[in-house]
Amino acid sequence: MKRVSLTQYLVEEQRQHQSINAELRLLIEVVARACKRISYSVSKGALGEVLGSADTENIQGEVQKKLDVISNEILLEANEWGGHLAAMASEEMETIRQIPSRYPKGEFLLLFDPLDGSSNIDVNVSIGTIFSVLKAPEGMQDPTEQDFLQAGSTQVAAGYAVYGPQTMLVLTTGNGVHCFTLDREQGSWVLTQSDMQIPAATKEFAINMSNQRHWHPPVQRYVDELLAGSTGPRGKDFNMRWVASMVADVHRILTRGGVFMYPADLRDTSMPGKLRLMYEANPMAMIVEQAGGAATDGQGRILDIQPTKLHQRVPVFLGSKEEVDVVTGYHAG
Ligand SMILES: O=P(O)(O)OC[C@H]1O[C@](O)(COP(=O)(O)O)[C@@H](O)[C@@H]1O
Ligand SMILES: [Mg+2]
Ligand SMILES: [Mg+2]
Repeated sequence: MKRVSLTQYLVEEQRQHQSINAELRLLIEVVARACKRISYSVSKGALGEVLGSADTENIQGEVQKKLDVISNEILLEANEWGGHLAAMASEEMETIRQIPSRYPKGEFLLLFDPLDGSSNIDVNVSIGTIFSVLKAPEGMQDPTEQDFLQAGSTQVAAGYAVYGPQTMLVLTTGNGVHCFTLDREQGSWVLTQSDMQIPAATKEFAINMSNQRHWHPPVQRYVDELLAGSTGPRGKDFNMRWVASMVADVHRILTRGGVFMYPADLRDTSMPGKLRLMYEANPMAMIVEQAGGAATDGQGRILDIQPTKLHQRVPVFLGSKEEVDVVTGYHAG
């Protein structure tokens, strides 16, 4: 089998398909290298003293794990001197990070969830990193938070790394979704699946059922019908999976289909859902759409949402198109 590395793939994208320029290609390589370093830290576990709490709180009011902090630092440090970025934003930081004046600036904005699935770190279950790339406004010297508030449809690239039994990098630059597996002996990312496609129909759903009593009526109705299986209105049995790491749940859906939901609920209306638009929902929505699936907030396309805050939360329904259409349709009444 001819092995295609991430570098070769990106060079081809630049030369043949012109879906990226040289600067974006190099930026993606830097992010991929940082993910490799995070993967090595993750795999050391207790041996690297990376497990457990960092005893600090992030801007979301969540207690940070050591690996949340380590992964954030790795991504910041790897990207600040590369010359491809105008600024960065992270789920773990209150506001944006400017590129220090001693380094050259580039034309892109990078946003990331450095470590997704934090509750799974200490129990050795798959976790990941999610990233999104936007264009900085032309001629921008020091971008502001406002410059990051662009709809997801303007993303020029999005991806995630999943640190599971294998470490994989899933990437889109707007020309399909491609999966690379980390070859630890060679230290390189190798293309292992091109053009991932999510089947339109599925019999598998993912939701945190423990929140059921708090859901709004459209989600209650939809999940009740799935649970009723072949004896209910859907006329078929559904299986359920919930890893509690969005990267792992989305990766399963990209591999074999399914619908993933993290709805808003009745508890705190100022916090619609748990997932963050800029670091989780937008990059995953771009990937899912590029793979032929759908992603909505129950009302409309996630990628069409005009963000109002950097750390904005959003309800998420994504995956196999037929199911996302059904649950979104129930919200319309
Ligand atoms: O605790 P719950 O309700 O199962 O939530 C799980 C969800 O929360 C998240 O872990 C949030 O991400 P972080 O770990 O980056 O905060 C998602 O990956 C996952 O889908
Ligand atoms: Mg996350
Ligand atoms: Mg996180």
